[in-house]
Amino acid sequence: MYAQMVETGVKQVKALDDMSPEERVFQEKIDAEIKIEPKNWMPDAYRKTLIRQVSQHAHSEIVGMLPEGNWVTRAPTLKRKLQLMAKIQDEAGHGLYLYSAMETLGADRDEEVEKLHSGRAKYSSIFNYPTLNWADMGAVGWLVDGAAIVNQVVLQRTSYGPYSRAMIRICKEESFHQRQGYEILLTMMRQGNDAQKAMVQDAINRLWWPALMMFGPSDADSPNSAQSMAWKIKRHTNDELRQRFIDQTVPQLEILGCSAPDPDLKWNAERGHYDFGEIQWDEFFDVIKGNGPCNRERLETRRNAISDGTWVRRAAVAHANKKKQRAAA
Ligand SMILES: CC(C)(COP(=O)(O)OP(=O)(O)OC[C@H]1O[C@@H](n2cnc3c(N)ncnc32)[C@H](O)[C@@H]1OP(=O)(O)O)[C@@H](O)C(=O)NCCC(=O)NCCSC(=O)Cc1ccccc1
Repeated sequence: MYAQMVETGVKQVKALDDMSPEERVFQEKIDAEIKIEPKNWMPDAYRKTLIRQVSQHAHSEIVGMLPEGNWVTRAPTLKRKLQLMAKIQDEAGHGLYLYSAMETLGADRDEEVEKLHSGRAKYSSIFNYPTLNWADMGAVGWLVDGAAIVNQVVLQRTSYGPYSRAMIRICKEESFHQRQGYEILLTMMRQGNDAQKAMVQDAINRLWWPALMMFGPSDADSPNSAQSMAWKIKRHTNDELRQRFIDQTVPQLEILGCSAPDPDLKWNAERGHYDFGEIQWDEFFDVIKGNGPCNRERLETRRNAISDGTWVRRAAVAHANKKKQRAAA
């Protein structure tokens, strides 16, 4: 039983013997794989951890629309444009779905969005990198959605019911995103000219390491992992999922005929996994502190979207009120 193991990660996890009777019943439910539902008793810290994770996840989906939104007007064909718009709309849906899951924990959506806009809330580091060429749309789908899926497939079994159910639907859509991204890159590599092939390699060179950073700091530096694993909010550690992603992505990289910007990437038959080079953690922590290449631009775009849309929301409310008055007359 995980809770009895008392992980010695960065934060200490409470042993079963030190828990209040309520906490003990709660932990036993978790250990028996019974989902926690909104009206069930839960420790404050469990609620807080989930609000933190689910809100960050929702913000990531919403901010994650921006690097791709940059390419809607420049997609090379009508088919590509429709696919890209469908993908971006899916991400908006995921964000709204996740904000709803977060509200079931008692969090206020406006307050959490305000934390994002004022730079107090985190969202995935990956979306602070620019998307510079059309191949980036393929690489985002393949690598970024690919990494998101590896993380989210296991979250389908997370202990909080509304979050786990949201993940089931979201994962189905992310699989489509991943495949359409890979297909963009395959088309460019198999039918493209030398310049287009070079664009694919350039996109991979820029997005490879940031995609690996999506899984979060290494386990030794992940303050939340031990407790989140004990509560089964997280089902695998950051490093386990990063390794899983690399192992499944390298064969796809080889099919593309491209390489990763990592001279240390090689199959280790003894471990049964790929070895890989050192991640630049300074860069990761700098990006999550707000100093990535696009952090300021992303937040400004979100703030402007809210202020520019004020008149639409007011008009919608006025229209709804008018309809209500007519119906009552
Ligand atoms: C694994 C982790 C991300 C982090 O583990 P935890 O146990 O929570 O934390 P840990 O102790 O390991 O870290 C210490 C601190 O570092 C923060 N931090 C860590 N990593 C990152 C990071 N990469 N970026 C920024 N911050 C990060 C972390 O919050 C914590 O900060 P705090 O203590 O709050 O100040 C977890 O929250 C999770 O699974 N979330 C759900 C999945 C999710 O959110 N997916 C989003 C992508 S969805 C997507 O891409 C779909 C899409 C595709 C294409 C286009 C558009 C959309």
